[in-house]
Amino acid sequence: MEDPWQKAYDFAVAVARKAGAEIRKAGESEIRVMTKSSTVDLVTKTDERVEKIIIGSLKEEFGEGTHCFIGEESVAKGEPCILTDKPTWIIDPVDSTTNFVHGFPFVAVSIAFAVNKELEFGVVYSCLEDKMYKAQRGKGAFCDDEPIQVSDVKDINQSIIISEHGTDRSPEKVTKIFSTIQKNLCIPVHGLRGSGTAATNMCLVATGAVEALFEIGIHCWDIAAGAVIVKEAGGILLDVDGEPFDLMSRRMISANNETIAKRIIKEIEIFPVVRDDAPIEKK
Ligand SMILES: O=P(O)(O)O[C@H]1[C@H](O)[C@@H](O)[C@H](O)[C@@H](O)[C@@H]1O
Ligand SMILES: [Mg+2]
Repeated sequence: MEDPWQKAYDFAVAVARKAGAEIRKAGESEIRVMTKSSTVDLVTKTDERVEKIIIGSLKEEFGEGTHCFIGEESVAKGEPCILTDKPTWIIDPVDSTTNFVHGFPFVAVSIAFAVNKELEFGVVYSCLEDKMYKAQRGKGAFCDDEPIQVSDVKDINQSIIISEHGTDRSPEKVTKIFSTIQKNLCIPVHGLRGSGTAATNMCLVATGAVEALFEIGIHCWDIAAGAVIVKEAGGILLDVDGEPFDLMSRRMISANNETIAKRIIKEIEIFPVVRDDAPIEKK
């Protein structure tokens, strides 16, 4: 049977490529940096422009009424961040903006699509490396059309893991983040890494370059596309307390298998974050 979302998927891949070309071009000129939730939560005109290009193209192709959109920069401007049963696009136009601003060579366009709250496909275009990661539910995961697979390491002592630091620099949270990192490092694991972009980090789990990634404080647009790619590459997603993964909770561990995930979870010091779908007055 033909996949009802095949056309949407193919379109998403093309739009991600076009958005990535815009980001590469914008990186050649001077970048004016603005801030959002904190002085280290950066945004640029390119984030806003690229999101407009992506959402504009999708609306033109699929109609405004039937499809919904959750985009990082639209939400920052007050648009709702609620996942309903309607076909919904979840978009991070520039992940990570910090890398983009500094010329650190990992920047991704992340586009996911959910129907009935289930993720149907995800596309992550690592535009400076020119690598296209993509996956449709039930059809495997690919990088530049080559199938990808998570690593088969089961021994945590043989693993590399990723944890990022996020953009909330309140001392209590930073203390917990570093305590978690210290405890994981001392398990010991072979190493800790991080590309600075959650979307690309998830693809690194999917290719088997690292065994796991965890973060508290990420947003649904950082991880929705990567979630499909990790799952389709044979990996798993969980909440940082071992409960089922919840896209809107801002807490996520993705790993090559449950043994690795559960071992890391033992060391994670959880701190509170406000859900992506919380009412605006709680944010
Ligand atoms: O740069 P953005 O798109 O805001 O995403 C980053 C996020 O804000 C940080 O919390 C994470 O640590 C990064 O990995 C994200 O990708
Ligand atoms: Mg992001």
